[in-house]
Amino acid sequence: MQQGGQPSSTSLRLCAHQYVVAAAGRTFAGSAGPRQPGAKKRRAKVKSVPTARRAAVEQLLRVEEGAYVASVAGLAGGQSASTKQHILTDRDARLVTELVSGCVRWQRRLDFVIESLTGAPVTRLDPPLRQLLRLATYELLELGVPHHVISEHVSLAKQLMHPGAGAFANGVLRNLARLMAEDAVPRPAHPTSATLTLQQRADLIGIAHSHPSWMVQRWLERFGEQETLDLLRWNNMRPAGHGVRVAPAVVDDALLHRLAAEGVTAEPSRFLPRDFVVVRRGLQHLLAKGLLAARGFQVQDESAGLVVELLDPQPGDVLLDCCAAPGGKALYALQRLAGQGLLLAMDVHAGKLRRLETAAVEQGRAGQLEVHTADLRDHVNALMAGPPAGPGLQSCDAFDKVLLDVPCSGLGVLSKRADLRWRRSPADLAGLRLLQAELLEAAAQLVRPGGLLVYSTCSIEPQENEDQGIGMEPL
Ligand SMILES: C[S@@+](CC[C@H](N)C(=O)[O-])C[C@H]1O[C@@H](n2cnc3c(N)ncnc32)[C@H](O)[C@@H]1O
Repeated sequence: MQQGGQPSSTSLRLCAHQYVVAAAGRTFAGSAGPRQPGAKKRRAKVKSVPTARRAAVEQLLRVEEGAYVASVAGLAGGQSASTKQHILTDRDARLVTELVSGCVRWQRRLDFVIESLTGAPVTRLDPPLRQLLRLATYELLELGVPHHVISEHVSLAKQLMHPGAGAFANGVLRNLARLMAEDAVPRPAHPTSATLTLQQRADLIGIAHSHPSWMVQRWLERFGEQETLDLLRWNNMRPAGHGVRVAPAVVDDALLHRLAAEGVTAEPSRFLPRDFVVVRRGLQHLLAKGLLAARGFQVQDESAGLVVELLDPQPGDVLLDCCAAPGGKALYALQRLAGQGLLLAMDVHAGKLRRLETAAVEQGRAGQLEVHTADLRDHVNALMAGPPAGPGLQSCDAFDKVLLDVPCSGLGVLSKRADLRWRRSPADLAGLRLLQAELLEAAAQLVRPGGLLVYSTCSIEPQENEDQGIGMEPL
């Protein structure tokens, strides 16, 4: 790699941080009830009955309106407004998370079943009825709830909407129960016929495994059918646990016993056994009681920790985290500096950088942190044009180690982010690829000769990973 016209031995570590936490398998659920043309859109009116099922429908409606599953399911920290409103028990909160994640993950397949039963697109249903039918289909088909529970779904449809919606839900769900008993639930055709085009195979597999066709087609071309099916099944598994970084505490028997006494099942991380635990059970409880924040612990995937492990911060290092917000990796890197050295955290997002600053103060790490709100590309351009007028980088080639954790498609973490598959499009990939290339070019200017640049994504797409490193010297 050339830096400022000088040949350099800068090392590049490419790292797609996904596939670290193993997960347990599962399958799916569904909905229907065509809205009459011209009928007024009704919105769910919340009355009484603070059940997990009702909370799940409300949260599914929020996801439909654009909220992230992680935020409505409470995994982003604390219970969501809706679950707080209903004062759900920890057990119910866990159930809501399971129901919401499952319905979103299996949405395409659920909709296929519902549309087969109703003969109409789910988009013609009022949103509360659509989400209720998805939920009920998920519970019946995937979770295997007994068929008498259908009467509870029907009551909920009446409460949320009107008696007609209840009658409609009853008809659809009783029909589904009958087909289940006859082992005749509608399924997409098997994609074996040699006459099928790639697009047609992608459609059938996409319905059966509930992924967008464009993603399936992309992977069929790259991996072939068997590996693609393995990948889709992996994406449909629920995470078997959640990583929690406990550093600067150390994972030892005493810590595990303290967690167990609070009803939390956790074990040391396979990959970072000193600093991370994997919580199998009880995360909602820790979040709801504020116990993580109180101890300086943070929900953080082990794979994110491994990126910092690759960066290998040593006391005295001068580090740059180019895309630092919201700051999970920066906080871990600060801990590894152990009070000696400096980390400059840059990001375009000022608000999210402030959260990092606050957390660093709370954890007693503020002395090693500088933050700088900037577009990395503009900043490097300005730096190349002349000496900096304000805070931030003082020169090119200034940093021992640079972390570039770029914005990416997230296609390597679909099992952990149930809604992401429906949010992404091929156009996103093209735009991200260009942005990543520009950021990589800029970040490379800032590493001292002989220093280290770690580039990381949560994607498995070569365009976002190894193809970006062309022309750089791999480790
Ligand atoms: C994957 S996230 C980084 C996550 C972060 N490293 C962490 O561990 O919490 C990507 C970040 O890149 C930032 N970003 C996007 N474009 C940027 C740019 N041109 N310059 C600097 N930061 C940028 C986004 O605001 C976002 O916070």
